[in-house]
Amino acid sequence: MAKLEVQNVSAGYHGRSVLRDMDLEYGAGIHVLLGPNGAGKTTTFRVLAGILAPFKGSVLVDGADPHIHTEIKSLIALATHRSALAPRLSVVDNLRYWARVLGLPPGHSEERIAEVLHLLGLTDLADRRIGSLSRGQNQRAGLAKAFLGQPAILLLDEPMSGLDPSTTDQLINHLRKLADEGHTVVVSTHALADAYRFADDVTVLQDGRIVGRGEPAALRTALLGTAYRLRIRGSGDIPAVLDRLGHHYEQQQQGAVIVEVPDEEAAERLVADLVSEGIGVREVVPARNPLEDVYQQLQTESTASDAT
Ligand SMILES: Nc1ncnc2c1ncn2[C@@H]1O[C@H](COP(=O)(O)OP(=O)(O)OP(=O)(O)O)[C@@H](O)[C@H]1O
Repeated sequence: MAKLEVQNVSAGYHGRSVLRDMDLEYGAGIHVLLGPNGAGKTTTFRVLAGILAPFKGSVLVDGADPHIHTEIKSLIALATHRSALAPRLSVVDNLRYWARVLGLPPGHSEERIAEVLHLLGLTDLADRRIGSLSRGQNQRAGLAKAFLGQPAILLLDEPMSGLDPSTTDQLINHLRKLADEGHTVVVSTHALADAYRFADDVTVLQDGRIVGRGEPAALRTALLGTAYRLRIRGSGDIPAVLDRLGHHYEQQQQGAVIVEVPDEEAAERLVADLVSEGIGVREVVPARNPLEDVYQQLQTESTASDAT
């Protein structure tokens, strides 16, 4: 098993940050990175794969930085919609080329190539040039390349887009098998249904920040949660009082804190408690759950893609 760690990473393009203060830790399993268009999923993968160097923070694979120890990159395979396969070569010749690059033993590589072709339903298309394939077929060829060297860490950027239902089922079964064998599989998607269907855990990304992480069931509760989120500002040491009262809170800029309470009655009780502890409460306003915003965006995107 390979462990992938992201510590306090900010990264982006031309000096502009797309990802901000990202912390992640992935081990064996299927991890879903969920986020609407432009949230930063592909950028995250480029950083994880060692293609894009972060502005700050570090990415560690089994404790080593792939930007420094470049040999570690061989533990990682990245598949995106741009498959990086040669358009004039056939599917099988592309895979032969990559088998050599990856150093697969010559005696074993033809057998392995046949396996991945079969897995992705590409056996009958093996001699077709990449440039002549449909988008979905191209996507499958890119996945075949990613699976070829049996990497410890697989980063799959929207792998289901363009796949038909039976290939999708086959792919999910294969990912589950790999995860059970100890591989670290990270799958990005903007489809909530994917997250519920096969994720061991889900990380929700919006505007380059992680806004939620958990098991799919816990995420569903958080997305549809009924808790009241209050933003409170006032004079006095509010965090110290909240600690004393046993409330969890998030500290925000300008001295504001966010507290979650189960219902309106609890909200009123909290304000009364703060006042009786000597806090001069100046502002109590409902705070949106950031996950609710993401949820609405994802719903809108999936409705739009269903209509096309
Ligand atoms: N090469 C690049 N140069 C400059 N900006 C970029 C580049 N690639 C991505 N971006 C910007 O970074 C932000 C995040 O993009 P990214 O592709 O990582 O998002 P995403 O979550 O993968 O989106 P999608 O679901 O649409 O593929 C976007 O605002 C995008 O415009």
